[in-house]
Amino acid sequence: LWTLLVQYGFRWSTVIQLFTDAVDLSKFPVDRIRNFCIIAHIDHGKSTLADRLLEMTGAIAKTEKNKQVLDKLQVERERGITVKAQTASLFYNHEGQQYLLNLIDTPGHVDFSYEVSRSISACQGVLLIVDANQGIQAQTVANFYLAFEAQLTIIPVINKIDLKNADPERVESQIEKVFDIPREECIRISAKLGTNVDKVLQAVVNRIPPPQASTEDPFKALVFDSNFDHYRGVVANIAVFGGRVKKGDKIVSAHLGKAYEVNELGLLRPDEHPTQKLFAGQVGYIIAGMKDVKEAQIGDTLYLQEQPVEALPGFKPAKAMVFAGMYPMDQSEYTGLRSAIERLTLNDSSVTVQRDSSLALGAGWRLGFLGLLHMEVFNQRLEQEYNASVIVTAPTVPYKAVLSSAKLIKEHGSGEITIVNPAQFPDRSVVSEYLEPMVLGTILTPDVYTGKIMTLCLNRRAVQKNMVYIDDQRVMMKYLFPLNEIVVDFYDLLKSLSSGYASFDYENAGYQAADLIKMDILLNGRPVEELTTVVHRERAYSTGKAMCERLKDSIPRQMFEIAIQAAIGSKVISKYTTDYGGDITRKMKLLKKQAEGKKKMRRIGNVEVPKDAFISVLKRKEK
Ligand SMILES: Nc1nc2c(ncn2[C@@H]2O[C@H](COP(=O)(O)OP(=O)(O)OP(=O)(O)O)[C@@H](O)[C@H]2O)c(=O)[nH]1
Repeated sequence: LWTLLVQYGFRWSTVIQLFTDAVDLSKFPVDRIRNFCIIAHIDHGKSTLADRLLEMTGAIAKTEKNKQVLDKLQVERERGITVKAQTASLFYNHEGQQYLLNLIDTPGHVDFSYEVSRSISACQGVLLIVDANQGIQAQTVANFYLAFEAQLTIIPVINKIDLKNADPERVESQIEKVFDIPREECIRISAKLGTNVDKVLQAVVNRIPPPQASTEDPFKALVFDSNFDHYRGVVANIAVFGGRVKKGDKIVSAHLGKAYEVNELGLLRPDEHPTQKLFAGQVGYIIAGMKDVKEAQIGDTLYLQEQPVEALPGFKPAKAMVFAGMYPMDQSEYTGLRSAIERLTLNDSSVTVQRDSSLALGAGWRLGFLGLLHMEVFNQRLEQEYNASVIVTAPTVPYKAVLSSAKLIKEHGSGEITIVNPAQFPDRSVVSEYLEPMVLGTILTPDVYTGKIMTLCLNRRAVQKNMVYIDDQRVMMKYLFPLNEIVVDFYDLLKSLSSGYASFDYENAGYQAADLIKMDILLNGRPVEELTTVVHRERAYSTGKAMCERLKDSIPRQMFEIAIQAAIGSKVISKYTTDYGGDITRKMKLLKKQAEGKKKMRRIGNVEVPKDAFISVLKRKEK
């Protein structure tokens, strides 16, 4: 019968639409609404649990195809990670009563913790998932504190109990010790097999309080996410904190004070299901002719034009922590790349974009990202979704300089400047102090690796702040790191020296004075702007040497000797010389090859450098 139904066009979405329409949402009491999100360390099973919850409440059919329904982006499915939080409203029957459960899926990676905090602000409770085998990890701790500080109800869920090495007892002890949550409150599940997932739904209804919202109040909604759609403009995800809103209403965004007419609104199940109205306590989407995600800023408040209200406390805007230059492979692709970057940033307001240009790479941009993964994901999306080929320069962190020159202070209108491009690093003679961004890192590891990890941290100029055992074999350490020291390769090294067992997360910890210097790389005496880096004085020699060595390996032999130097000001700290190409046949071959590859070459002085050399030299994480 089922096969027949499917064959004759039976569609879950039709049934759901009929159901959504049948439920009179205006009469849906707020005390039967629950808003919650799922938070966890990466790979502990959020998306799998979300899929099960959607299936059990009939929002999606049980098929293989529906795996990770909430992970919509191609890069998410490929990498198996969640980047952008997605939302779904579920109808759940509990003890004869209909409940509306709004589930907000969140990403697990450290770069995207900003998305976690915005999801949290729309919820009253969280499911804190912990892998029954791996136990508490660094992001479990970070996510717990986000929820705890927001005073949400926390339901600990121990997942993957079907695994052979699952040890839920031990994980419960960790949860008691680290989070002070009684072990009896933990729910042991297998999201994969569906074991005890019904208990999770019951706990959502029984333990999480309904939102404090009344339909009698004036309309007031929090924008907690927004997307750009080419045809319809901005689609904002909102949590309604009071009153109601309907199609045709005139609404105002508190941040910009601009008015808009509501064109469409509805629930997310997880696809959009238009409804007539949205009411206090509900979570859904709204389209109101906004043309740019900046018009629907995350954390903004929406209200009715005729009933202004006080704005909800907003979010701290996401701060870019990693900057890199992006350039087209060829200047003729500049316009295409510009529009691809524009379109992609329409959907990701956390990326900052500034125009930039460089002698060697031409016109391009300097982009700011939340972290390295964020940057990699952005780059991958540019290539996959927009077919753009780009050159990305070395990532750098935002340094600061306290200026001592009155002339410069006047020029900048401030005594302190932020530098996101090493080429613009001001000279020591006009600066009284340089500052570098710091982060507080949390590392969780089996205790056998603590020695090696402590050495790694010391080599990264980190200062230990704390170290505790969370059970008889696992240690939690806190370190204060310069961001620059962890941005590129720290995580990979930590993983490899702990055979993959250690986990790491960090939060911003302000700025600290540091002895920084600008290092130039010279080719036959001419500085190569893209290779200019800011380094700690202690590190200058080793970094300069490594960069020169890599550059030497990347430049093809040319008909003359090339001097490759690393220099601080006028002082050369490292020097290499390439051989020149030998006999005449070699010369001919080389010229031919160079003619073919001409387009991919950059001329610096009289030296031809392959474009990709810039990138390989800058990639510090190799080897
Ligand atoms: N054995 C077993 N595997 C599971 C279970 N739940 C999830 N997994 C597997 O664990 C892996 C990670 O699951 P996801 O649901 O993608 O994890 P996630 O937390 O959403 O990951 P991010 O979104 O990247 O943070 C997948 O290979 C799942 O199949 C479970 O209950 N048992």
